[in-house]
Amino acid sequence: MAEAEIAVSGYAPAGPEGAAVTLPARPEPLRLNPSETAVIVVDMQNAYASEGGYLDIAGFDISGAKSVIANIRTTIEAARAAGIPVIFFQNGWDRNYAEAGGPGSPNYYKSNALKTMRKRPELAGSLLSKGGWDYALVDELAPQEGDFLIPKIRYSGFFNTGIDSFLRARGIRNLVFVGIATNVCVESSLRDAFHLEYFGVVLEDATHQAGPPFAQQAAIYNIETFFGWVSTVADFCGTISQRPPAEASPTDKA
Ligand SMILES: NC(=O)N/C=C\C(=O)O
Repeated sequence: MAEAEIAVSGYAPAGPEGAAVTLPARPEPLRLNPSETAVIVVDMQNAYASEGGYLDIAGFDISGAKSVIANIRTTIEAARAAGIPVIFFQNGWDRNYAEAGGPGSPNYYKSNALKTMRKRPELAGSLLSKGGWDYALVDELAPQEGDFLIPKIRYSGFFNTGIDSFLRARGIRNLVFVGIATNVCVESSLRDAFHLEYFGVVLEDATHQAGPPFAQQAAIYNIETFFGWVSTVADFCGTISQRPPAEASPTDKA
């Protein structure tokens, strides 16, 4: 599909037409207005990206996480410089795990963090509990002044959080997703965003799967084919940094 068809069959960017940029992406370039765009950093916590964190302890290979951290840093620095909001999702539960759900919740059976703690009682209370090291965002990606933090208690950041109202109030229509894990919380959030009419793009080199490499490939395939677009850190940063400076509007204060 040609790039122009996206703007026509998708939505017409609000604001001055000159402010829109074209992001190289698959399956086709995506035209978007940076003032209607946010970067969503999904669950870059020790649990998912650090040795000794939940995924590592549960036996998932997180050896690729270091480069993902570096690529996310590059992404959010470029976003901040371009005035694009950076929103961090943070996954986990209260210290008593009430938010995790008990035996009446499928989460009780499917969460590998909860399962790992049941199997290894010496870990009880340590995985993904609010206030603990495992729950904390990795040091390299500490939120800065002007960033936003949205705690969540299930895989999707759109489920039982205020994110939808938050984005709508700011006129944000395009979401650039980075983080871990591509096939779980990134994909879950992007899918829910799709159903709420957001345009979701994942930067594939700023994501990492939980599971074998085919899990990454399948998630990227699903996103590219059914739910959104796939781009890279270099293309995103290059595109938003080339944006012409916004012209002062007549209503701008001196
Ligand atoms: N952040 C995630 O993608 N989480 C994946 C698994 C889990 O939280 O158990």
